[in-house]
Amino acid sequence: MDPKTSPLAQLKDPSLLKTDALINGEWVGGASRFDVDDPATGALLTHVANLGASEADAAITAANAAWPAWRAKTAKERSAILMRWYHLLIQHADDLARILTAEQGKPLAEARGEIVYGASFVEWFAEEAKRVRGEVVPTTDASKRTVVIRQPVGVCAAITPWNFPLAMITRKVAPALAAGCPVVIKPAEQTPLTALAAAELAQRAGMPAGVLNVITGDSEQSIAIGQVLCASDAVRHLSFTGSTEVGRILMAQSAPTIKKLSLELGGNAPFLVFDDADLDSAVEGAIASKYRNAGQTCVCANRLYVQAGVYDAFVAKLAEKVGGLKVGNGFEPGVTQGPLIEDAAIEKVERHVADAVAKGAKVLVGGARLHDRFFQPTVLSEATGEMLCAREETFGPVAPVFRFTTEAEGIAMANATEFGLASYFFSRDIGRIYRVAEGLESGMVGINTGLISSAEVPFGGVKQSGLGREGGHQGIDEYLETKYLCLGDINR
Ligand SMILES: NC(=O)C1=CN([C@@H]2O[C@H](COP(=O)(O)OP(=O)(O)OC[C@H]3O[C@@H](n4cnc5c(N)ncnc54)[C@H](OP(=O)(O)O)[C@@H]3O)[C@@H](O)[C@H]2O)C=CC1
Ligand SMILES: O=C(O)CCCC(=O)O
Repeated sequence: MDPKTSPLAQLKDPSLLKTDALINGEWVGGASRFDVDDPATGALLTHVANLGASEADAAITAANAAWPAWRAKTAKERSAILMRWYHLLIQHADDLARILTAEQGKPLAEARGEIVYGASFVEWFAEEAKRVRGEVVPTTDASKRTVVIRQPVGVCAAITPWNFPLAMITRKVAPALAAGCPVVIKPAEQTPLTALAAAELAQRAGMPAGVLNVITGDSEQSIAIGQVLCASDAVRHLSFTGSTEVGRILMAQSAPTIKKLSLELGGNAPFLVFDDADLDSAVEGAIASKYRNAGQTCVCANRLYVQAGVYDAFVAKLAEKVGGLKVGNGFEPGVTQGPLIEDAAIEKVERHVADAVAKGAKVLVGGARLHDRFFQPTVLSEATGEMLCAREETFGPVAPVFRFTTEAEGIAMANATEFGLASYFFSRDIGRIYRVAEGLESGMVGINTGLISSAEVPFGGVKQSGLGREGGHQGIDEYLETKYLCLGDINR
C-alpha cells in the first residue's frame, strides 16, 4: 500500500505502529516477516515479525525470570502500573482505533468503542489487584490455626483471536498481571498491530522487562508457538479465545503438563422473542447483538426464535431496520458494517445462506455478497432446525428467524446445541423472565437487551463453549492458586 494513502499514515503518534515482537522488554525482528492486510481493501498494511518455537521459548524464559520480582511487588505497585497503562490506552484511543480498523475492518466508531472497552479491563483489574484476600478458617483443633492465602499461579499464556484485537488481550492479561503473573501473548495472525501498540503503551507505563511479552507469528508458526506454550512446565495457565476446534487441540496439548485452562470458545447464541415482548425493543436488541462487528462475535445472536403470535410483525420490523444498515469501509463516516475478516469467512456465510434457501428459508433482506469481503446484512425467515445456520456459528451478518409456539418449545430449541455461551430473550412477564433465564443452558443471559458485556461481570460459557470466567471479581481467580496453611502446636 502507498504509505501516503495507508490508513496508518494518519496516526498522531506514528511510534505506536510496532511491527516487531516484544520479548524481555526488547523489540525482536526475527528472520522472516508475514503480511498484515486491510480486510476492507486487501491492501498490504505492513510486515510483522514471524517468530516461532525458539522465540516462544525465549519469551517463556524471560517471563519466568521476571516473575519473582513482579510477584514481590505490592498489589498497590502493580495496580499503579496497570492504571498508568489504562490511562495511556485511553489517551491514545484514536490511534489505537485507527490501527484496529485498518487490520480488522470494524467501523472506526466501533473500534474506538472496543479500545475503551478493552482498556476498562485494565482499569478494573488494577482496582481488583488490591482486593485479593485470603481467609482465616475457624479450627476444630485448639492447638492449630488454619489460614488460606492466594498466590499468583506463575507464567500465563494468552492466545487471542482477531475479532476483538485489544479486548480479548486485556481481558486475560490485566487480571494475570494484577494477580502477580507475567504473561506471554500470542495474538492472531490477522491482527497483531493492535496487540503490539498496546504492548508499546505497557512499556511506557513502566511494565518491567519480561513481564509482558508478545510473540507474533503467521498461522503456521502459531501452531508451533502453541505447542511450546502448552508443553512448557513454566507456563502454569493458558487462556484462549477462539474456535472450539482449536480450544480442543490446546486442551489436549496441555494435558501432559496439567495446565490450568481458561477457554472461551464458540457460542451459537439463541435469541428468543416471546409474544409479550416489546417488539421495538426486541428488534433493537437483535440488531445490536447480531450485527455488532458484522456478526463476528462469539456472543452474537446466531439463531433468532420468535413466538408464533409476533413472528410476522417481528420479522417485518427487523428486515426494515436491517435494510437501513450501511455497509462499507470502516473508515467511511456512517458505516455500521465493515468487511468480514477473510475470504473463508465470507464463503462460510454464503454457504449458510445458500443452504438455508435450498431448505426453504426466505430472504427478506440482503442475502448476497456485495463485493470482495462485504456481505449484505441479511434476514432469513422460515428457518428450520435442519439448516446449517441452526447448528453452526455463521460468524457473519445473517439472522435466521425460527418460529416456536410454547415457552417450553422455545427453551428446548434454544438449548439444542452443544454450545452454551450467551443467550438472549425478550419478555415483559416477570414469572416467564425467571423461568426462561433459569432454563437456558448458557453462562450468560441477556434479558430485554442485546448487549451484555462489561469489565465488572463474569464472561464465560457452559457446555462446549468453554471453561472459566473472564472479567468481574471472578476473573482474577483464574490466575491465583489457593494455598492452605496449617499452623500447629501454637500453645507451646
Ligand atoms: N469465540 C470467539 O470469540 C471466536 C470464535 N471464532 C470462531 O472460530 C472460527 C475460525 O476463526 P479463527 O480465527 O480461525 O479462530 P482460531 O480458533 O483458529 O484462532 C484463534 C487464535 O488461535 C490461534 N491458533 C489457531 N490454531 C492454533 C493452534 N493449533 N495452536 C495455537 N494457536 C492456534 C490463532 O492464531 P492464527 O491467527 O495465527 O492462526 C489465533 O490466535 C470463526 O469463524 C468463529 O466461528 C473465531 C474467533 C473468535
Ligand atoms: O469472544 C468474542 O467474540 C468477544 C466477545 C466480545 C465481548 O466481550 O462482548
